Amino acid sequence: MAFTVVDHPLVQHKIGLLRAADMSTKKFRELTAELARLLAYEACRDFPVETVTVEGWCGPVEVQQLKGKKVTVVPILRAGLGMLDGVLDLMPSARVSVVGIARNEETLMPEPYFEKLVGSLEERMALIIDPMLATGGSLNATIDMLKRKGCRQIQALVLVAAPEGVKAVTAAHPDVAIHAASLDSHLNADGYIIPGLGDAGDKLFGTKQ
Ligand SMILES: O=P(O)(O)OC[C@H]1O[C@H](OP(=O)(O)OP(=O)(O)O)[C@H](O)[C@@H]1O
Ligand SMILES: O=c1cc[nH]c(=O)[nH]1
Ligand SMILES: [Mg+2]
Repeated sequence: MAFTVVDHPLVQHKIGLLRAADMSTKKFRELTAELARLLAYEACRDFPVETVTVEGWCGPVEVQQLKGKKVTVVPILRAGLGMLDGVLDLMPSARVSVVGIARNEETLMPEPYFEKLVGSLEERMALIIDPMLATGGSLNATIDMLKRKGCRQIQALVLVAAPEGVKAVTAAHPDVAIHAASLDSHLNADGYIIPGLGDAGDKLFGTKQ
């Protein structure tokens, strides 16, 4: 599996817009949802399909149908919630497993505080959503959590990734595919992605000081 930047003009245009510092909470939420929808579209590319025959206007016609892929979408609280509606637009029947992880601001270590996963994870593909992949601690902790419960097919959608985080996650979990809108330059001394978006959770929830 691999780390992929979704190099689609719409994705690249929208992630560029999202970087503007003077953006309203409303606009930041809208763009995040739109980007999540586009990344989810990309993540479904390899979903299995089968050919079935339906009765068309001029007789039977062979069509392709999705072959019953079971998905659970996994938003990492808080910021992952900003991507949830966009993903569910494409997968309205998907179950949602919510994971709460706060990054300790001093140590940058992930501190899990909530876990409500759906059942039968061994039968489902998990689609983890979080706008920011910085050190990779939060994503790795979420993947560990899902694997402990038997989940074997996992993908992640992020808006912005830092090289440090990509390295940490692909080293720990080479089987997990990550789709990103951008691979940025580096982390600063406080663990923020440069150029990044700033604090995505604060921007989505309007808690920026
Ligand atoms: O790759 P990492 O170094 O773990 O950093 C990324 C994590 O940090 C942010 O969440 P934060 O802990 O700030 O929580 P929030 O969503 O409540 O703002 C972000 O949404 C990721 O979950
Ligand atoms: O740049 C970053 C890093 C972690 N969390 C964010 O919201 N932004
Ligand atoms: Mg935050």
